[in-house]
Amino acid sequence: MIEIENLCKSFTLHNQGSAVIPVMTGAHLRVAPGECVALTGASGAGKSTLMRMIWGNYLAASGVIRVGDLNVAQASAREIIALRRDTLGYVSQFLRVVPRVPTLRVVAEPLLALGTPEAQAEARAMDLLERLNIPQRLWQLSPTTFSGGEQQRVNIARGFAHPYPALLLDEPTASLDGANRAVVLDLIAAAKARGAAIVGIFHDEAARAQICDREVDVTAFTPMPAGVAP
Ligand SMILES: Nc1ncnc2c1ncn2[C@@H]1O[C@H](COP(=O)(O)OP(=O)(O)OP(=O)(O)O)[C@@H](O)[C@H]1O
Repeated sequence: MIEIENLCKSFTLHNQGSAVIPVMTGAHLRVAPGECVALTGASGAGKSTLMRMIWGNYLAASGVIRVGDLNVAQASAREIIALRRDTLGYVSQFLRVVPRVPTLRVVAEPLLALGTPEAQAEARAMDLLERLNIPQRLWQLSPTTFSGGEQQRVNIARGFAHPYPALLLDEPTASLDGANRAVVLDLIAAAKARGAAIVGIFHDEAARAQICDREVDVTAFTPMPAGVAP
């Protein structure tokens, strides 16, 4: 479902004399339907960069990033928007929403964008908010004023509203209490069971061990400085 072949990435620092910093070379990754793969490696190794390239935010220098039928590395903006609507979900660490949109709507939006009838989309949103212990009195308020943990749970509810065939998870259990952490792990297990291909960053080692089928250390894709043997 997600296939990465010979992917390379460098950053050009335009404000620093256009210095070119190579950050990834020859990256390979295959994630089958129903599989959850954890990206590991020390801070700065390139985990977030790889996730952002799969999501289509960072351009690849070369290589292939196939998500379903689309090569994200060569895709147009229109194709990436369609991919994000239909196929690829992303639970980022922080919630970014338009102010004044009620929480229930924020969670239902991915389903509404796909043409799901409003009552059905709201029912799914309510179910997720309830499972993630967001009190009902907050559902008609914008989540912009919610606590960090509440915002993270709204973000997770939104990310799991539509059964995307592929999912990117950035620290989905960070800063959650034990009960909510267990709910999130159940949601991930259910997504795997219905065949979602998942790539995630999990600093929570116990969560990683429980939910991930394998780990891929992105350090293997970090370019070696000149003169350093691999
Ligand atoms: N927008 C950017 N511009 C320039 N360099 C960047 C940019 N984003 C990332 N980098 C560089 O790419 C390398 C990989 O960073 P990345 O954030 O992917 O690492 P990470 O493994 O996710 O680290 P952490 O665990 O600390 O989040 C780092 O050297 C970083 O400085």
